[in-house]
Amino acid sequence: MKILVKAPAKINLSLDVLGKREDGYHDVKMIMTTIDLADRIELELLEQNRIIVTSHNRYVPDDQRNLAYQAAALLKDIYGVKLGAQITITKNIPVAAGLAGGSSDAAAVLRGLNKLWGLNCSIDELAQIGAKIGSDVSFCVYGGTAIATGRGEQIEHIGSPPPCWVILAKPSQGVSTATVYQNLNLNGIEHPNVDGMIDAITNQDYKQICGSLGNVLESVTLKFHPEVAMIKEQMKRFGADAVLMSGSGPTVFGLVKHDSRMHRVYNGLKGFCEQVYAVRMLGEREKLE
Ligand SMILES: C[C@](O)(CO)[C@H](O)COP(=O)(O)OP(=O)(O)OC[C@H]1O[C@@H](n2ccc(N)nc2=O)[C@H](O)[C@@H]1O
Ligand SMILES: Nc1ncnc2c1ncn2[C@@H]1O[C@H](COP(=O)(O)OP(=O)(O)OP(=O)(O)O)[C@@H](O)[C@H]1O
Repeated sequence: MKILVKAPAKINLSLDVLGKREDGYHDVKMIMTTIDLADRIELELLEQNRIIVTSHNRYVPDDQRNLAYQAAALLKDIYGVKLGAQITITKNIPVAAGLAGGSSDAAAVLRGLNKLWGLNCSIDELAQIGAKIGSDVSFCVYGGTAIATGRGEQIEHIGSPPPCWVILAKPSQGVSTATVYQNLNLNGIEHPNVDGMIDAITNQDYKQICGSLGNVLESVTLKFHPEVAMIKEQMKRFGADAVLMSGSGPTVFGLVKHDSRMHRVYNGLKGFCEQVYAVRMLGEREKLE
């Protein structure tokens, strides 16, 4: 038996860091939403008790280091599953990009194997299991649009933002999330207005969404990767309504309301950056469950 599961990327419309915790993580408050750029995961039931991962991508490990492998191993361990799975990942989300590609693969494996192995776990149970793999995995289990707090694993769903285009541009270098958090200096940084973003989404106010975008991690990544600041400038110049770096970076996204403007920003950026995408926000949760 085989099933296909979609693993969409996320962007952070707002990302604030409130403080450093005893366990080495940081307390965050962020608004996350899924976008229509997704990896495709094929899951095949194996009668033998083993997990095999294949991704055909030289930046992605095909062993225990793969977050999709870790998701399957954790489910097996918790529920004493004696069956196995062949996991084939078609990578479309850029790697180490701030788009939660690995986390979304892990989340998709949790949702898919729950069905394939007949575990009958609730989506909330899967999200709790996901948190053991990584801070972004819980959100990715649900998808949609949410406020994420704690170290990112506490999820409160909110309505979707009004429809618009999201143009993504990924500079060639990847970024390590751990290094970005390590280099964050919380003194004297400007905090984004996360509650303003929540109001803007609730009011379906596109202009207010554009005005409320903010990410404290830009203060670190832009310092070490000046090309990120350059791409932000280019995106604004080509006419994006608002621009921000997603997560720990280095991917920059721009919001655009109108189709004609979307083509202009997309084509303009193609001259500067190899990996450029124009996608829609997915917003709704139902599409994943
Ligand atoms: C930047 C974001 O992607 C925004 O959504 C997330 O905060 C990071 O989520 P993630 O990649 O799933 O992160 P994890 O795999 O849990 O952690 C990677 C490393 O990032 C740091 N980390 C992560 C999350 C957090 N709230 N505080 C942290 O300090 C820790 O050093 C950790 O060792
Ligand atoms: N399934 C996977 N897909 C991509 N990378 C993976 C996967 N499993 C493990 N990795 C490893 O994780 C690292 C980070 O990859 P990923 O694409 O998840 O980063 P990210 O988008 O910056 O994550 P986040 O936004 O959650 O911080 C990669 O360098 C890779 O070695």
